[in-house]
Amino acid sequence: MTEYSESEQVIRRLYQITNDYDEGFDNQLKSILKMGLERFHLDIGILSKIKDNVYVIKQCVCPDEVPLKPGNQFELGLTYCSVTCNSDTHLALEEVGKSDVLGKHPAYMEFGLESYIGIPIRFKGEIYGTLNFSSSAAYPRKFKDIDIDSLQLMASWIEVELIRRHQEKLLIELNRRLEEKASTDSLTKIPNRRSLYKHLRKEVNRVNRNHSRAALVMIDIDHFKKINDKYGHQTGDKALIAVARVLQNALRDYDFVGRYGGEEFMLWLPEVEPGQIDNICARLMKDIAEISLLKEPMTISSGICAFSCATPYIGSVDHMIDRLTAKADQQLYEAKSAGRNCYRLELIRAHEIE
Ligand SMILES: Nc1nc2c(ncn2[C@@H]2O[C@H](COP(=O)(O)OP(=O)(O)OP(=O)(O)O)[C@@H](O)[C@H]2O)c(=O)[nH]1
Repeated sequence: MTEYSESEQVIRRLYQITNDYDEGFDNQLKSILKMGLERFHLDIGILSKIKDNVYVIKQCVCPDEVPLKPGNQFELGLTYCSVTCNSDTHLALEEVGKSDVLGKHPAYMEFGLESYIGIPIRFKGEIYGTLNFSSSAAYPRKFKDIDIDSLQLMASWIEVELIRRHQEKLLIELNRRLEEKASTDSLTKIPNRRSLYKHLRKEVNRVNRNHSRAALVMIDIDHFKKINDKYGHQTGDKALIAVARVLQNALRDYDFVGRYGGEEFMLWLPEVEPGQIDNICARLMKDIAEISLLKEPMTISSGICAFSCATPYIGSVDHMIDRLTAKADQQLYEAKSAGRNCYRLELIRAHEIE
């Protein structure tokens, strides 16, 4: 086979492997290592990661009787890769035993590796590890230019893929952080209104389908404007943070609390019996009164709409949430009108929602 058609073959094979994203990085790597072993007529193919003079096998392909697997670690000095990394370019050795310099190398003394071809892999400007192929048998011919070219092409793909995967991870993390930011109230760090409604849509649907019950609670800090006026806006902020913390700590795992806006909070209490609501409200009022931020105790007023879906509601979930919110809001208004520091409750049956 001519050198030209050999290089064509290498490129075509590499293209097939690297284009097959569905295989996943690990399987693509294994295919590349297998391709290298066939190309170089060697036994052991390894992608290594090197850190602090420790050589870790990231991926390898070798005969069954060779006990190497991903995760195995060696002292870097025991491998030819220490030479590869130091020389900063590829290293190709056909018959190490005959070499004056490397014939005494620990990789030869320890493992009897007669032939080796390897190249450094770089990641973000630093040595990541090596791509290397070796065998305990002497190599019967000289490595050719096409061998070195193939090795370089394989290494280039691995380098690009490492960066691509790294950037993909960064992007996923960035998206997660953006999503978290978009659903968290920046002051109190509890879910914001957007997140509340997202949760409600899922939960109201679930409760309705399960013929269960729940309660929606609107909580408003009393005379909050006076707190701001008397202690300043910063203390007002601290009060909001303290109330949010109390609400979060007071609730059961499956309850949900969010900041509805301003000095208003909303609670979602699934599967709650009407009899339990008095206890919950009394406990919240007590815990909030015990916040020791201001000279006087803080008080809250609450409006509650508790509903049963024994006969489910058949309209849209958005409409159901609107009606539940409006009813809780009406009860909050009643509590404020009754002098504040109290709660008002309306019990309804879901299927009667107009
Ligand atoms: N410090 C602070 N104040 C806020 C924030 N959001 C809203 N407020 C203030 O909360 C106050 C709410 O006042 P009002 O709606 O009159 O209600 P209130 O004084 O609590 O009176 P009642 O609800 O009738 O008991 C306003 O002065 C807003 O400026 C915030 O994030 N931080």
